[in-house]
Amino acid sequence: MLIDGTAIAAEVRAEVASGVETFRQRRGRVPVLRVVLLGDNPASQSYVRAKKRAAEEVGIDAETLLKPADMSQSAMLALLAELNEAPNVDGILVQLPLPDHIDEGAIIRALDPAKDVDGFHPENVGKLVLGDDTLEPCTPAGIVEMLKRSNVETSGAHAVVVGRSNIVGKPMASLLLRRGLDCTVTVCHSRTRNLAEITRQADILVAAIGRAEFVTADMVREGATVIDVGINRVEDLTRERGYRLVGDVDFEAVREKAAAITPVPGGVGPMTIAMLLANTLTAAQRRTA
Ligand SMILES: Nc1nc(=O)c2c([nH]1)NC[C@@H]1CN(c3ccc(C(=O)N[C@@H](CCC(=O)O)C(=O)O)cc3)C=[N+]21
Repeated sequence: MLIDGTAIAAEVRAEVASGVETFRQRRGRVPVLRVVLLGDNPASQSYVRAKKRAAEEVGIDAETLLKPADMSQSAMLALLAELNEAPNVDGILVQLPLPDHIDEGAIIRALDPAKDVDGFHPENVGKLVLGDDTLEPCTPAGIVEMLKRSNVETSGAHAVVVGRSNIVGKPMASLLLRRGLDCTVTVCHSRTRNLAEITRQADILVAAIGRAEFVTADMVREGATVIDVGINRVEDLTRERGYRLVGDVDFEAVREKAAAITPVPGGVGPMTIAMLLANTLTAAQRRTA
């Protein structure tokens, strides 16, 4: 079975659109998202454009604040303070990665946790680990939606997460462990010994390594559910844009063994964007409650 992220994301976006409409009727305004992007990295610019377009389609007021790559950290903190104070701004997203002269942790800590639609602020991370209601990081939250809406059995399942980043691996592990999902969770990373031996035990395998086609068929158990978080650009001069996207999973070989698998593109990526919209609506509802 192919887990169609594009289709599930469209369902989520339709639900958000109806929530936005109800919000507008009750509050007399629409939810507001501000995206801060430093510099002109082409991949970042294309992600940010996709986010803005998706937000507008569900009725969210979205603006991108494009700033020069050499903006100082103090100027950035001042901008965030302004957005934190603005009564009608519900969600703030600072596009990562940031240039080297900026301390990412300091920027994330400066966000109002109530407006942190990425769910990266330490207060929101703490709540996530405790199992409290919070704004959940978009990529892992999107994966949970895909599993639920595809009726993948999670209770007691062995979930193996490969990758320990703060934006995917760690929050993914916390979510899968939570009451309601109830997975047995193993987190692997670049120093893990006998990686293939562990991934072969996975009922649910989440690949968030950041290396093209890293997960091969011999690493996957027959009948596993495979979630591919990777977005890797591989040179392909037969394509108009000069590259194609591949995941962290060798899709063609692994699909023969997996019971269910997410493609790239059209898998986790569109869900990440859909959950950003859902988080923006949630932030707006909670802030105005
Ligand atoms: N503060 C912050 N929050 C983020 O959520 C965040 C970020 N920074 N920095 C960069 C990463 C990357 N990311 C993606 C979202 C959607 C697709 C997506 O929809 N991809 C399409 C393909 C798009 C294409 O064709 O290039 C797909 O997989 O089908 C990809 C990547 C969000 N990120």
